Amino acid sequence: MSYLELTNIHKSYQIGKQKFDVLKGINLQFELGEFVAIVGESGGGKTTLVNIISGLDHDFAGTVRIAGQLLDYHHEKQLDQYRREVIGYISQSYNLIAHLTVLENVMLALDMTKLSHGERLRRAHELLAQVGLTAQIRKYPQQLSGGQKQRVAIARALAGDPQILIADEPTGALDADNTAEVMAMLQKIAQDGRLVICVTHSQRVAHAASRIAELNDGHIQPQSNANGQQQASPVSAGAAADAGSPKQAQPIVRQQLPARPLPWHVSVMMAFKHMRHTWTWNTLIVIGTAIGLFAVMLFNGLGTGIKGYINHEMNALVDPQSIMVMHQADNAKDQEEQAAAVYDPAVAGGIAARMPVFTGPQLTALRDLKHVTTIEPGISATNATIAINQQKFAAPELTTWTSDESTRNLKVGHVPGNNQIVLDKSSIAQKWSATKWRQLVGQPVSVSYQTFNLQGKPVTISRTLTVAGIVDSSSEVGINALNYQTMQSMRAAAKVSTQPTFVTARITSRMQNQAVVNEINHLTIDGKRPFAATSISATLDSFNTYVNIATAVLAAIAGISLVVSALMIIVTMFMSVSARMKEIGILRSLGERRRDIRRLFTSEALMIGLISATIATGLSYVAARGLNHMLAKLTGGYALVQIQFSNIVVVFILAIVIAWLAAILPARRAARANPIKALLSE
Ligand SMILES: Nc1ncnc2c1ncn2[C@@H]1O[C@H](COP(=O)(O)OP(=O)(O)OP(=O)(O)O)[C@@H](O)[C@H]1O
Repeated sequence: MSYLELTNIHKSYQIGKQKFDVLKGINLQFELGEFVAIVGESGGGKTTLVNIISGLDHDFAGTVRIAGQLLDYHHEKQLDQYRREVIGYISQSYNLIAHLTVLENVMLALDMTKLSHGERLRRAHELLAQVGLTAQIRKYPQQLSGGQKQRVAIARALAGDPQILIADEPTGALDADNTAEVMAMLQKIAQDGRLVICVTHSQRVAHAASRIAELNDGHIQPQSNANGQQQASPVSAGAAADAGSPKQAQPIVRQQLPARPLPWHVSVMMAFKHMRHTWTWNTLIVIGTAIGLFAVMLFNGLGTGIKGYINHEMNALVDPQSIMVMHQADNAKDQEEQAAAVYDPAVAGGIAARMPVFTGPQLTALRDLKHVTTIEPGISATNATIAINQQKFAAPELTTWTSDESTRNLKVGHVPGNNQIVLDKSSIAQKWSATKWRQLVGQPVSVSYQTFNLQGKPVTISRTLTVAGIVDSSSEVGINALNYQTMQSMRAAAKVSTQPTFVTARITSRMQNQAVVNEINHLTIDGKRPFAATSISATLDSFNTYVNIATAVLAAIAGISLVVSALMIIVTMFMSVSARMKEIGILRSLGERRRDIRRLFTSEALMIGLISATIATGLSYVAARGLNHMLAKLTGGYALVQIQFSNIVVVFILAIVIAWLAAILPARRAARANPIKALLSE
């Protein structure tokens, strides 16, 4: 049993409908320690044969046995392992990876061994020292001479301590001196107990071999030793194969390095090195992707900020911890009028007196509700007249001041005490005097309005009150307010009902707002639902919904640019795969699996995604700061763009998903590339 046995190898190429037979039944046997030169006419099938031996080509008929074991060429994992552990491969075109240094090229093969990092590094240095390249280890391949490149290739081929070294025209591109050096190295490698198979056209190289196999017209010619003498038949053609035994080189038991598949982090590092090598190209893609991600992040941040701002403003105007409760109208006509009043309080003057009032038991029912801490009664009237000196002003709404009313709106003065009033800034005070309106505080004003008394007769209620303050309310009709006691006492004097027309219920927490509103609206007393409460949180909810929709629409528009980014990554990846075909072939010949190749390209795309997301985050922060600074005057210092941690997480996930999706097809193409064709590409 020979170490390597080829039996009845047939190989043909199909071109169109025509079949070309290249290898027509090759039987060859090799031993460890041999240096076999394969010579023959150009196009005779030498490269085809060594591609089969090196496990790059699996599309042939016949068998290959290694140490007596049949090699299953259709078992991809086994073939990868065979290339990784048994084969070292060098070629005329050196097959070095351009973006890796001399040392990194050698380390690449060592990364598929189980040696520790230190041991791998030491071995790489040793191998490079053996081929005389200690001074060149930091150089890139394009900085080396042809002879130096071939020596790097030899060092790399030996890195995994392979049993078989295949050299396809190793000296084809070298001058006589370099040829002699390389041959000496190959001889030494064979003497060390490896099988060296060398394809050559050079007689000089062939004579350096211990045995020559001549391949012509798809057949091995009767063999000769290196000195041209006929040999028994260690290398034979067709059926004659078994006629004799090969020159029995002493099988040398050699210690093999324990091998392993390429760890994922090595692929990732390699992807990183490639990115660094082609940074100009990648920078453009990164910028394009980052802009798309930045837009998504900024719009989301803006949405969050606007929602926050609306909530903040609304909460400043209306306390979400208090709920305004109105009384439902008792009959259809009143209901109609009350409905109209909601839309235009200015026309509701006539119905004020008929507004249903809260009875004692109803107030108790409200006070007893869960989560309600206190209730505060209020009375409102419409179409009042406020006379300042001789000047009369219309006050569409005259109401009682409730304790939850924000004092923030008080531009001057304080909340009204007994027989005091706060006046609306724009509809009364500034109309009185655009410049001196603040001076109204402390002045007497005459307040009057018409309503119906308990007998249903129209009466006029009036009193002179002192201005306690000026309020700038958000209400379009303006608010003029007095305290509850004053309102009651004015009405009592005119024999008008002093019962509340609205109630403000204070609740334990703003979180309960919606629940308590629902409860009040569904409260049934004497078979009726007397109350109508409106929830600030419901209003906020609908505002927030609008903002959410607007944000989603803007983010979706920004998302379209992400589709463009994804397409850019796909195109770049495809171009990268095409440009790196040779590299793919080299990596496969070194024993990398398809999945290692796929991972290499996927990692590169993911890196583009991650770098883009990082840049987008930085850009968004800068833009947010700038915008917030610019808008600070408008918003009173409130940050309108709020980029939250969740926005960043979403953008990173988005970037990873886009990059990963964009990498699927190109990475697949790379992984499926035919290693032989890949090696031939430039
Ligand atoms: N992929 C292919 N498709 C079709 N024909 C091919 C292919 N690869 C090689 N051949 C043909 O197979 C024959 C053997 O090619 P091969 O490269 O093995 O020859 P060779 O002996 O190494 O030649 P040379 O010494 O010129 O390098 C040639 O006729 C070549 O044209």
